[in-house]
Amino acid sequence: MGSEALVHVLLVSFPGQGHVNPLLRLGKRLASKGLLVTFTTPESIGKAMRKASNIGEELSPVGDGFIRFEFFEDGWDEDEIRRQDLDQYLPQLEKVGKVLIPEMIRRNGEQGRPVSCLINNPFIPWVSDVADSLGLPSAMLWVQSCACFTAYYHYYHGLVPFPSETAMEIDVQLPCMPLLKHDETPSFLYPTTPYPFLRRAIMGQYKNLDKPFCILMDTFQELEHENIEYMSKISPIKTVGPLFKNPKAPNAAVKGDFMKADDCVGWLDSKPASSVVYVSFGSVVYLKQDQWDEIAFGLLNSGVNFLWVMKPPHKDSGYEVLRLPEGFLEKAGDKGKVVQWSPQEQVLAHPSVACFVTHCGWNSTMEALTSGMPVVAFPQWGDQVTDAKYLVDVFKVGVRMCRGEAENKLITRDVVEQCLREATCGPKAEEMKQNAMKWSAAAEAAVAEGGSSDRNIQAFVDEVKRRSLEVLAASGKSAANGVADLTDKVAANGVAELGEPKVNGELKVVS
Ligand SMILES: O=c1ccn([C@@H]2O[C@H](COP(=O)(O)OP(=O)(O)O)[C@@H](O)[C@H]2O)c(=O)[nH]1
Ligand SMILES: O=C(O[C@@H]1O[C@H](CO)[C@@H](O)[C@H](O)[C@H]1O)c1ccc(O)c(O)c1
Repeated sequence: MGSEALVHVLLVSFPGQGHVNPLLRLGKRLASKGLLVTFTTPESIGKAMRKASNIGEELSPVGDGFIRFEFFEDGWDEDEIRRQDLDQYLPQLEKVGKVLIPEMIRRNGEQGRPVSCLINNPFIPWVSDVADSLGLPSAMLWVQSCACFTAYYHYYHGLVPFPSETAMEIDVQLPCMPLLKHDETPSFLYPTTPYPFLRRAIMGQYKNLDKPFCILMDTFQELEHENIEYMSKISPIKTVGPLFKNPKAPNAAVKGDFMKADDCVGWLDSKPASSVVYVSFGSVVYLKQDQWDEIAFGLLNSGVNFLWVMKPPHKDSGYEVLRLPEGFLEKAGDKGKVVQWSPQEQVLAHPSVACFVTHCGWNSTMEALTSGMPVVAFPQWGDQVTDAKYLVDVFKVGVRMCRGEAENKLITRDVVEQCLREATCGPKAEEMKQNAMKWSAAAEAAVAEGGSSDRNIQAFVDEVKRRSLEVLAASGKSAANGVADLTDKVAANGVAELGEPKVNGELKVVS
């Protein structure tokens, strides 16, 4: 790469695990294609990420580029409990972010790293306003399926009827999509949703949809072909998924976990091939104690090996701390392992794992499909209910265990046991595995050099570079003197001398 200047992109993330993961993965992809990427989210999460993951002050090389982190204060005390209430926290983030993100951009410019483009994920749509007000190009990473993007688009523009107070149980027909039953449409749109603030956040992004020059999506052409083609005529969509695969930098150490993963790979190694059921409901969903008990007994009664993620609730969340039934671990013996947080990517790729009982968050959905892993769908809310429909009826890699939180139905141990059997043995299990392997191969091809997602990401990088010249020209700088050439500045001893000195006067480069 020699003396070529690096273009600098700032990624601003909503502080949720299911949002940080795909945006950080995008950051690593962009870096691997030769950009300098700065990732930012509130310091409250930055603190957790630093503690759990391999990130710090350092500038990390990824492929042909680099990634670094800068966190911003959200203006609240460290132990402020209102962070757990998004109805209050989202407006607070907007208030402080609109001041602190421009300051961060100014500071980076002064330090020789002028920012050429901003990228955000939904729930913080005000980032597009910040970019606009500074005359900077912006893009948005949509972190759900194209099907959900289509649903929200048609809801926002009032193009088709959705469940409403007067007609709750209507089916919804969207272009290029299967007919959705009322409870298969994203549940934030139900008039009765307990999360109206998330509907407002997403609608805020649709209100701002003309601002980003590109809408990147963590899906791939072959997975949602017709839908993507249809929505591409309406919005500047580029599919770049599955983002968790990065063939140019497969071993990049940078990760964004909020909790240190428990060691369970050794335990998986000790189990026969395709013998373990992996159970995880992601980072936000908490089930009630009676449902937890039924799942526990379903696992025991089915006789399968299982790895179960039981994450502790945040101390201010108001959720009860779940307990395992009395004597559960003793009865399970070496057949079962319960952890607080798992290295999910590694777990899904492990040959001992037979299927994944999942809440169907979009990241888990993409990770399962890409790993060739059949699923048992246990959706709760939001996009999860739509993802479950697709996993079971469209992608044909799953059996359904429930229809969502709105159903308010206890799923009994017998149903749990029956679903586990269906997903792990017999002709249906075989068929789902074959379908999952087919999606896995298609996903690998999409991200491989020259594949649909790889071409899209390259086109995006080229466009960012082109626009960065315009931005620099407008600010009176040339690319040559306006952008730090990191490659030249990374000295032979692995220390980059960039901008303002940090604590010890160096920005270390880790590899
Ligand atoms: O024990 C766990 C549970 C989840 N995850 C990761 O956390 C993310 C969860 O995102 P998803 O969209 O599936 O669900 P959310 O947590 O946002 O509801 C995914 O990338 C998972 O791989 C993980 O690493 N370990
Ligand atoms: O929506 C929240 O998190 C998850 O985001 C994923 C990507 O959009 C999605 O696929 C998954 O289903 C969601 O669970 C979220 C909601 C509330 C909250 O407090 C969060 O921190 C995240």
